[in-house]
Amino acid sequence: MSPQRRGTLTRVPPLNLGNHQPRTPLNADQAWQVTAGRAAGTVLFFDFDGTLAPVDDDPTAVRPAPNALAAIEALAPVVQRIAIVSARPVDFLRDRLGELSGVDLYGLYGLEHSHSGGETVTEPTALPWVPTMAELADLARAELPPGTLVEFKRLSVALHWRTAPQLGGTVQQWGQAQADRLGLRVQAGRMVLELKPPVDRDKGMVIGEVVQGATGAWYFGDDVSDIKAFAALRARAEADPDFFGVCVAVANPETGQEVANAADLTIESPAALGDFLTRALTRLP
Ligand SMILES: O=P(O)(O)OC[C@H]1O[C@H](O[C@H]2O[C@H](CO)[C@@H](O)[C@H](O)[C@H]2O)[C@H](O)[C@@H](O)[C@@H]1O
Repeated sequence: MSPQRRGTLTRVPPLNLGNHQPRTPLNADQAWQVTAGRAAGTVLFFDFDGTLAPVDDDPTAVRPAPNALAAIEALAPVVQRIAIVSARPVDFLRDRLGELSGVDLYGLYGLEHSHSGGETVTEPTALPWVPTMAELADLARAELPPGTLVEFKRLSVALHWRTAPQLGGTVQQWGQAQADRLGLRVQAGRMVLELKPPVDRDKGMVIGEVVQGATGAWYFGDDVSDIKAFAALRARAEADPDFFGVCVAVANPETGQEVANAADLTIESPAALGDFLTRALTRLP
């Protein structure tokens, strides 16, 4: 079915209702209405870059859209949990989001987490990879052409070419060769290739664990790594007809059709997401 325009939302019906097919496809208002009936059992998941925070050439310069941050703060006491699930380290997320009570942070694709302002816990099997990652970051800085931006994140290295798009092929080739040499995993992103330890942890696994005790969840993401999170919500709904899951893509031409196609709804920007959440607040108890 072709998407229908609805304000800043594109509706891609039907929403995921477990085994219950809706008579007519739900729109966003109706989805929030269903959520209102189970707000205390609902988890809201947010990716960070490109979803809560607009993209910037400089990965260190980004800040969440103020209206999205304010809405999250207001939503936290209303729903069961809010969780940020990001490729960024937990410390970075904490710095950008502040100490929000009732908000859990999952960093580095779940290799790190912090519950509601608590200490940061790192996946123990990943820790032996810290020296390898540090050496890899040094090597990348020495070998990759000027214009590549190397971001060292303790347990992963992100190789960026946003400010030098012509280097994309070279950087990806170099990154894949290093991953093969060192036995690392690669994760593609928006003008970035990330190298990670060979530890089984991704956004889908995080979501699969957190939603076990929930009766509903929304996931907001913009990148190919978020597709695994969408899939985890759908798997939960398939296993439990009463679970209500909604996948929302913060989509634009750069994020590509793959992410938008995997979602139930699309929103055009982090600021539009802030407006969407602010409106949702008026519909929740
Ligand atoms: O899981 P996320 O929170 O979405 O993190 C994904 C990557 O986000 C960052 O890179 C992206 O945003 C940068 C700042 O806007 C932009 O310059 C870059 O082109 C994007 O790919 C972050 O720097 C990466 O480490 C994350 O993997």
